[in-house]
Amino acid sequence: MNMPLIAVENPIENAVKSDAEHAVKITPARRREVALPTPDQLRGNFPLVAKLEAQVEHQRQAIRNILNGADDRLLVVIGPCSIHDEVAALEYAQRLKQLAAEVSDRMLIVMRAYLEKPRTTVGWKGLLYDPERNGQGDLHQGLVRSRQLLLNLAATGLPLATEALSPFAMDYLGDLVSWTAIGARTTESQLHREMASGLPMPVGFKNGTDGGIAAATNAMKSAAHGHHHPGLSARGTPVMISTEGNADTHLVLRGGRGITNYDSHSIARATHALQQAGLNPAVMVDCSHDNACKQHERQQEIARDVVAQRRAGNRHICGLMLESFLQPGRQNDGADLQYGCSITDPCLGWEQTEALIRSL
Ligand SMILES: O=C[C@H](O)[C@H](O)COP(=O)(O)O
Ligand SMILES: C=C(OP(=O)(O)O)C(=O)O
Repeated sequence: MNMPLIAVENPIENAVKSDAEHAVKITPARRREVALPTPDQLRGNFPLVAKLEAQVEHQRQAIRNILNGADDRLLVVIGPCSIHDEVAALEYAQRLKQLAAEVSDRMLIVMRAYLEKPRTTVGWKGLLYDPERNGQGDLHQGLVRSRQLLLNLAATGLPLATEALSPFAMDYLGDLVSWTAIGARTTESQLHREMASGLPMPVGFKNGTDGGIAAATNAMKSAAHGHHHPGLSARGTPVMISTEGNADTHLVLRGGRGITNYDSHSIARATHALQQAGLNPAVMVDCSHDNACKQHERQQEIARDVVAQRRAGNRHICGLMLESFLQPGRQNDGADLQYGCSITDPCLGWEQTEALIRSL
C-alpha cells in the first residue's frame, strides 16, 4: 500500500542549521548537542598520504592472507588495553616496531591502538570520547587527537588495530586501521554487524561475555551479507548506506563469566561449530580478559599453551591477542599517574612482552 507523503515546509532548510546554532544546544529531551567536524573535514585536515594508504592496504592484505591460510605466520594483536597518553603510546610503538621486525618471519605483529572502550556499566570510555579524562567528554578534541595519534603510529610502519565501538568513529579513523575487533559486548548488536559488513579491513568478532560463541558465529554470517542501514556521509549528512558484505571475519575466543576457552577442547569445539556453519575456522585467542581472569601475568602461560597447540598441528589457530604496555599491571586514574601504565585492564610490562614474544 502506498502511504501518502506528509508535506513538510522547506524540510532541508529546517533540518540543517548552521554550526553556530548547533554549537551547544539544550534540546527538550535529556541531551545536549555539540557540533563535530565531518569525516571529510577531519580527514582533510589530517590527511593520509598515498604512501601510508598503500601501507595500510598492504597490511590488511597480509592479515587476510593469514586468515585464509596463504601465510602461516601467527597474527599477534598486541598493545595497551587503552591509550590515555599519546607520548607513551608512541614510545611503545617504537619499541614494538623493532621487536616486530625481529620476528617478522614467524609473526605479523599488529599494535592495539584502542581509542574507544566499551564499559560494563560506566567508566572512562577512551581517548576518543574524553581525552582530558575529566568526565566532561570532548569528542571534537578526541577525534583530532585520535587521528593525529593514528597517523603518528602508522608512520612507524606498524599495522594498527582498534575496537570499532561507535558506528561513526570508523568514518573518521578507519582509513588508518588494518584490523578491527567487534567486542564481546557488541558482537550481538545488529548495528555493529551492519558496520562490519561495510568495513574495508578484516574484523575479529569476540565471543560474548557469557563465553558462548553463537553470537559471534551469527555475527560473521550477518557481516558477510550486504545490508542497508542509516548512517552519515563523509560530508556529514544522513544517508542510507548499502554495504557489500565482509567475508574477512574470524572468531576471537576471550573466555566469559570467569570460564576460559583457550584449551584444546574449547578451540576444537569452536572450529567445529565454525565449519558446520560454513564459516572460516581460523580463530584468534585473546590471552587477556576472561581467559586470564584479568590477571595480566597469566597471559604468558596462555600464549605459550596456545602456541604449543599450534605447533602440535592445530593450524586453525591463526592468532593471539595480548594486552601489553610499557609498565606491568594497571593503576587507577588520578593525579600521580605512572608513565606507561594502563588505566583500564592490567597489561604485561615491556620486559615481559619482549621476552614472551621472543620465546614464542
Ligand atoms: O578491555 C577492557 C575492559 O575489559 C572493558 O572495557 C570492560 O571494562 P569494565 O568492565 O571495567 O567496564
Ligand atoms: C574490551 C575488550 O575486549 P572484550 O570485548 O573481549 O571485553 C578489549 O579487547 O579491549
